Amino acid sequence: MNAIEKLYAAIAQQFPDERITTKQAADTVGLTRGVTSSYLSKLEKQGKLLKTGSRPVYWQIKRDESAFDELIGFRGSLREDINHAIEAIVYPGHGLPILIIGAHGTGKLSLAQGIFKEAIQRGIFTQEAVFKIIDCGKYKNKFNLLQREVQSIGKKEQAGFLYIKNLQVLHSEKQHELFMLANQQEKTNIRFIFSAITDLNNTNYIDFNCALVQIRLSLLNERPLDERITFVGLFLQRQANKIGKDIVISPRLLIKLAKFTNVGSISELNNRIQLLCAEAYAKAPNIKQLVISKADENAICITPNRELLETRITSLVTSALQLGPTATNLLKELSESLLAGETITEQNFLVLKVLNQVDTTVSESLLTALSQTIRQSSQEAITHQYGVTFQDDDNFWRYVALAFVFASLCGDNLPITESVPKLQVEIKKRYPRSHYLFKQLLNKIAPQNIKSAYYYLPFFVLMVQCSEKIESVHYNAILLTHGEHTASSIQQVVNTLCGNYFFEAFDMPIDVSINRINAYVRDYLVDQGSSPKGNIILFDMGSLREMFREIKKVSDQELLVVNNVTTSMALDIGLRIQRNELFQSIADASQKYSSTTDTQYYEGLSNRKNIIVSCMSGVGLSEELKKLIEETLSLSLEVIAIDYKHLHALLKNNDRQFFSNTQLILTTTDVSGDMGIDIINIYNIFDKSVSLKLETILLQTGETQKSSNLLIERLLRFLSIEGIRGRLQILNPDVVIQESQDIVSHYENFYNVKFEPRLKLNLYMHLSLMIERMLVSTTVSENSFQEASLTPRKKDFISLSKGIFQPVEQKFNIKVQNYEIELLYQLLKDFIFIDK
Ligand SMILES: Nc1ncnc2c1ncn2[C@@H]1O[C@H](COP(=O)(O)OP(=O)(O)OP(=O)(O)O)[C@@H](O)[C@H]1O
Repeated sequence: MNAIEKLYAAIAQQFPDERITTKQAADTVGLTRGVTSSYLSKLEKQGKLLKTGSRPVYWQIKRDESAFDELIGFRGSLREDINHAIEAIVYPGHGLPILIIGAHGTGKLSLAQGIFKEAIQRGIFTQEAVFKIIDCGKYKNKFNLLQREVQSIGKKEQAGFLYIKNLQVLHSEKQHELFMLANQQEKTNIRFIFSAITDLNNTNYIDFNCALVQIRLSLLNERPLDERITFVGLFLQRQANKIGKDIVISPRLLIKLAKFTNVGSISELNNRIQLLCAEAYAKAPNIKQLVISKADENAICITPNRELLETRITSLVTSALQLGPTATNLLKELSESLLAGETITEQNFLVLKVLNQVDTTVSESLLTALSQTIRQSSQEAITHQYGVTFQDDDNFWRYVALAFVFASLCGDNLPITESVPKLQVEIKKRYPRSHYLFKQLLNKIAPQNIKSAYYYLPFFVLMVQCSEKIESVHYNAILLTHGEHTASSIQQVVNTLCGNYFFEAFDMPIDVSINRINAYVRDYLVDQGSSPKGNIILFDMGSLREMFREIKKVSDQELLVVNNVTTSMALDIGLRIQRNELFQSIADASQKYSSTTDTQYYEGLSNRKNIIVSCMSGVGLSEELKKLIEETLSLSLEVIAIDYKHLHALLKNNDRQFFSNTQLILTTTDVSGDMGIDIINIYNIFDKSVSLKLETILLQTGETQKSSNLLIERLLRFLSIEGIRGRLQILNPDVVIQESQDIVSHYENFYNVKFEPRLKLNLYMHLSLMIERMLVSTTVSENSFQEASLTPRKKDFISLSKGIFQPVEQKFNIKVQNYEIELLYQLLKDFIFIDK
């Protein structure tokens, strides 16, 4: 992509519908104004941008034109109707017949012609296609003739549209017959558009065996004022063209014409304007200009044969409504109020004041329909997922709708100024969570305008009563689970039960990567702004540590991650957030949910000073040691019992940072570690030097001399034969210890070595506990040694061990698992192969 294409892409993405100045374009891509200006001109020459105005010049993305763009209201009151029409045009087969209902002169024919042109534009018909009109009014008592006429058009090898108007004059059964003829549409190349002035009796088309798209046009006086002003402008232009003179009119008269409340027909408005012009013309036929109102310094001059460009109409509307100053002033006042830290009630008041000024310009029926749509959309986009409810008051929703109408009036007619985007930033800063919810609504009802700041004016009206509650939540809580609806349904239950927005949820595809998850979380956190108290993430499965580490990279706030999430767990956290509990207390509570749930809220193994205990002879032994240490030392030290294999993995896969609070590792074998953590084999405390070392470490961690002495004393006892005795629960200690001694002496004999007393003690302990463990173990280890990877020494050791264990296996009816032999090998290898 070269620089010019990049500029185009940036404008297309950020300002798809808006007009912007050269400076705004330059700021978007970070180029100088001069360079940007030359790029913009090139884009205009390529036909990609539309240039309007002078000082300042405005630029806008050129859209593919649609045949409907010529209709006034194509983006406003006719938008829905046009969408229906397009559905009928593009429907596979031969499209669908259409019925347009609307009072006299409300644009039925104009819309039908628009449909015809659009069908050509879309390549459905060629330029040779026909548009035939049949007026039922001319065939009142000659239905057969009418029928024949319609049939003959269908039979001719013609393609195009047949517009059958004034259907209401026919008897209902005749109407029905005509509808049936529309079935020809499927077989011929003729498409049908019916029109009627009044509603037809429903039964006429209820059993019509082909779908009929119905479009209902509203009266002129029910359409938005800006559209009505545009109609006046259009008709004045037509008159100026006709008589070849400038027409001069004051804005006040122009608005007055547009505001005629009793004119429902567009044709009638046209007639009135024509009469006004005729009157003025008759008064002064020789004057160059046709002045149709008293001289006014702001008078608008309409020049003949100058196409009524959209921008001229726009300026007509804005000047007539005083939209520019009103909106600018409102934005300024809102900014000031936000900066001054005033409440949302004040800001709402400022918006309502302006809405009351424009209220009369909006048609009530449109407003009612719009307010229902917005109410429904708010329910779907906010209440349903986020549990936030709104007032059940028609007047409230009417104002919300009015605010949206004002927003679209400003968005359509005012160029965006530099101060405008600031409003959104300020709202986000002040009301981050409410802003987030409001954006969900905008995404639903006006996604194309999500960047237009005018569309944030309704924010204050909608959120006035609930923002305080929404902003009282100080944590970002996120649910991340696999599956299509899992996270969102937990979210819905919890937010709804708590009646507030606590959780955002992300339903993730099964094969989602950690990078994608990160992107969800990162985007969300950025969108939320920084939360003062921390982030809480509940997810279903995956590595806790990986999740913690990755998310920590995205935000340096306090972070709690919890896995194996359930609804009740999320609810408990929701309630704690609601009570504004401290982060630490939520984290503590989350550790007690269930044995299958893990949590992490600090980096590394623990956020407290700790001692790790890990025994090769099983986690049971580690747990006992843990208990012993806990009972002896002060509470400030955390004792963590870890499975021996797990410790190995931790030491291998983590850095010093992970063990930053670890003061000491106690094991029952010699473990090497180059991480700078003291690792003591507890059997070595029989050595004076090692027990002194232990004592020093304990004193350094803040333990008293007394408790450290006591610990060493208790450990020694724990590790003695008596200690082993006390620890066997099922088997007779005398028998088992004897067996263990026999096994050890077998190894000594075979390898011709003499083990030191403490290694022997360690082995007695290990073997005795192992025999008992094998006896109670219900699982049978499946893993077998991978022969190929075994060294000859290990192979020999394994086969020797199997022989040594045979008598014990028979005696106790157990099977010593390969894993246990492996452990024993690790324990002994440094003592039996000493010669090499
Ligand atoms: N959306 C529109 N934009 C611009 N001009 C329009 C629009 N709708 C109607 N007009 C103009 O209003 C006048 C009346 O429109 P049209 O003839 O289409 O109405 P109609 O409902 O078919 O009328 P009738 O019921 O009398 O047959 C025409 O001059 C037409 O050009």
